[in-house]
Amino acid sequence: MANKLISQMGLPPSLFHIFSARNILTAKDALSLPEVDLMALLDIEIDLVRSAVAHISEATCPPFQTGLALLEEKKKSGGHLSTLLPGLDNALCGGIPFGALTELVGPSGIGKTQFCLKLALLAALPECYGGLNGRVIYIDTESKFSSRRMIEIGEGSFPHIFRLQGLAQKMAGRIIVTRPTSISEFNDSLQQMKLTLLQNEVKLLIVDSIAALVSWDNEKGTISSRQSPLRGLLSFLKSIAEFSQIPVVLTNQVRSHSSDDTFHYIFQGHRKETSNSERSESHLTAALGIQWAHAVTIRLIFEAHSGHRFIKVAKSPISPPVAFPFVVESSGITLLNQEGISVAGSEINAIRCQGCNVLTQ
Ligand SMILES: Nc1ncnc2c1ncn2[C@@H]1O[C@H](COP(=O)(O)OP(=O)(O)OP(=O)(O)O)[C@@H](O)[C@H]1O
Repeated sequence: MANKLISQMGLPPSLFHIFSARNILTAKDALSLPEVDLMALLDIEIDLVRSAVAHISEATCPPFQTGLALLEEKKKSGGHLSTLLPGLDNALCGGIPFGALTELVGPSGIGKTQFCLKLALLAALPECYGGLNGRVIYIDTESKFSSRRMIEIGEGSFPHIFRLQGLAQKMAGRIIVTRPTSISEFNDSLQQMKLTLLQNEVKLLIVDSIAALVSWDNEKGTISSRQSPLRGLLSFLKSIAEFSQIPVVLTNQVRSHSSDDTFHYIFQGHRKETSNSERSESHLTAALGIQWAHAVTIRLIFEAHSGHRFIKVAKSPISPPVAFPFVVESSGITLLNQEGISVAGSEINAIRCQGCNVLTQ
């Protein structure tokens, strides 16, 4: 930019000739001199110097956009997949954002898969019913996807629509379920995904769950950031979200860090013999660690305490942290209040599992 030629900036010819006669040829030559020096060197009025400097500065500036233009652009290219949970949609300014990674993290059995099944259904629903009328790629690493449960959620949420002949089958037919059994198989299917996304009008990608792919056996609860295959995976998933402008939703599990300093992964199935009170005291953290947490755009924590389950907006570029109590019913997840409860300080990232049976399964 600094070396941009003044001859290409559209200055009035008379003025340009004065600059070139004094060997001031580039933006850098003109802008690195004080106005008074320029006035003396060019032998012109200060007002003329100022307008020439303003002109050269403007022509040299990197292109910029106003906040308003960015907002308009976002409206055109972006968008949200409504969760049909009004409080949560409000907090997220419309729902799960297109073009970004949204992580659902929480203990086993809390309701992450139930949430994903509803999202899959919503993305597949015709637009006239508030859906995205698209296909869904559902990467089901734990074989937990259930068409029957998804249709049950559909019948409970949209009884009038699901009564229509064949609609339930049509919706289920739009969900492409893959079940990789290793991270390399998962990587292979991702490599083919960009093409599949384009060919199949995919409107949502779900990975349930990302943590289950990783073998923890020899890693004592931490993934080495250098060795982690998740690193490449993460940037690839991000690029898929951005390239296709679709929401990408990932579930992540939790591990407990108890007082004896050993880690335990909920999904591994090995249970330490601890009492209920010890369990509720243990500290839960997201299974995939801090690097992963930083990379996602939205993080929703599913947790249980005070006799309720909560969906907590723990990370969002546009929403303050807020938690919504919820229940899981035959129609899927329902919020118990739409206003939400503000959370602050260390509560924002805490993952609590008190008084629920999810850890004791
Ligand atoms: N038909 C149903 N009616 C009411 N509640 C249900 C129904 N099916 C499942 N649930 C609820 O959903 C919970 C299971 O949630 P889900 O399978 O989403 O857990 P998860 O968070 O995905 O767990 P994991 O990490 O182990 O995959 C059960 O505890 C139960 O409360």
